[in-house]
Amino acid sequence: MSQTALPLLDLGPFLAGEPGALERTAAELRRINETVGFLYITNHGVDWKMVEETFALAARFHAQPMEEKLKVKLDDGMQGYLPYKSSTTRANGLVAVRKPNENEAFFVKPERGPKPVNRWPEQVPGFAEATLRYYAALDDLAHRMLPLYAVALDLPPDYFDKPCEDSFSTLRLTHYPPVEYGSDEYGIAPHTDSTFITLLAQNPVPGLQIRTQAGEWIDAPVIPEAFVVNTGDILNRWTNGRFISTPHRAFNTMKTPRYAIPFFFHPNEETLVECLPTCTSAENPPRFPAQTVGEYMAWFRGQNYDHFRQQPQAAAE
Ligand SMILES: O=C(O)CCC(=O)C(=O)O
Ligand SMILES: [Fe+2]
Repeated sequence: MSQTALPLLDLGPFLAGEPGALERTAAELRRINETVGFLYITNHGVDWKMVEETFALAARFHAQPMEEKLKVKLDDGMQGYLPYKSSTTRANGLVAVRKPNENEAFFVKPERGPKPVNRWPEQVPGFAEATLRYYAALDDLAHRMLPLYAVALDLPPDYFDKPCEDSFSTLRLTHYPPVEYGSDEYGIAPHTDSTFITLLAQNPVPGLQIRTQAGEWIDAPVIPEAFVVNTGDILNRWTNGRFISTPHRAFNTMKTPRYAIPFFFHPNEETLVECLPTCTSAENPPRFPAQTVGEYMAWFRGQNYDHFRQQPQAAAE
């Protein structure tokens, strides 16, 4: 598979409501998800200035003194600062990963209720407003794409709307410093995402690699102003494995810092992920037990994030 084999999907006609575009784009999306599980979307309607602003804020946040970052350390939840090397990609089903990821991150969740959810840095002006604005834009885009996924799976266009209502997705601002990687060390180790889909704005600093169905690791080319969209494990399970959740990993092999700002889109935590009616038959029984999104996420976090683990890391390995 060559580097250019990663498919591009133009969302323009569909988002503009052109007749026939939903069916045409969905058919293409189905083909891609059944064979690759990763694609680039263009003409997605997200203002790229907002993307650049979010990359800049990721850099500003991580450039702060450690003392400032630790003031907003995530403790019992998934919002705030995840210090360097405090996640290990155990829940990957791919390779035995024993070393922590060479990155640090900041997690943003939506603010919907009267009680604040996020932990905001005080020394980065405009951080909360801008990251929540970016969150809202990507949440909107993900919701607008749901009819494509439904039609791709021969379901009514609004099939995923209710299950994804009030979804509690995550924006992650990751910093991969330039380091020398030893054996079995990664910026982020091989994994599949836990999501329905992930929207990953293209970073001018390369470093993302994707494992093809043939088992070969390829560089994801940087396509300006495009998002990489990948199917995550929740959609993979929902479709009985029909939509591929593609393994990927990242490194920073440049001399400059690298940032990534993935938006992890999840259905509502209460949603029961149970094999879709169009993805099973007498010869193809459901392969995964029915589980709510919340149950699945709890398992995933317990595997990967040290602060969720009951046992000391060494004892668990
Ligand atoms: O850094 C990247 O390009 C990808 C990050 C990623 O795969 C993740 O955070 O799940
Ligand atoms: Fe990922």
